[in-house]
Amino acid sequence: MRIYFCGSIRGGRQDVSVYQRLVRKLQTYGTVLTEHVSDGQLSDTGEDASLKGDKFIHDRDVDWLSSTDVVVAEVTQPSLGVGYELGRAVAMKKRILCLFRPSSGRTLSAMIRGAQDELFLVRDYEEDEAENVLEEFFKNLQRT
Ligand SMILES: O=c1[nH]c(=O)n([C@H]2C[C@H](O)[C@@H](COP(=O)(O)O)O2)cc1CO
Repeated sequence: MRIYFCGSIRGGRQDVSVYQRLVRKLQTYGTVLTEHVSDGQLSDTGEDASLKGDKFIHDRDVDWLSSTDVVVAEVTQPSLGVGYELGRAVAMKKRILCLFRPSSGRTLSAMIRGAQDELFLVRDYEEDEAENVLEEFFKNLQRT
């Protein structure tokens, strides 16, 4: 199974420890194409754009998105890049899980919460439920 994980990079790295927890669990289900999103060394300047270039990053990520089986996004920390990835993934008819922590005190964008349908699921959770929420999602995926 190919899994595309979305999390904020230039939008702010406050939640990187949550991303690490989610990616560790996701790796028990398959290959996480975007493992670097959970890298504790990666700052909010992002991958080294002077080496790779933003166009390289964009085109590589869109290719990964088209080849993925499922998209899992942690959407608590708002990120333009994550919003863009989700929009592209919807257009590609990918199966999507968005994870939001209400305890952050934020209100999730209507363009994410309101996008829910049979392929696009938004799940509110607490950090200590991270593994259980993924277990539930992948168990239901096997049934479909
Ligand atoms: O260096 C990067 N590498 C990369 O893969 N991304 C992708 C993956 C993340 O899910 C998303 C983060 O977007 P943003 O940087 O706007 O928060 O974009 C984004 C950046 C920097 O914008």
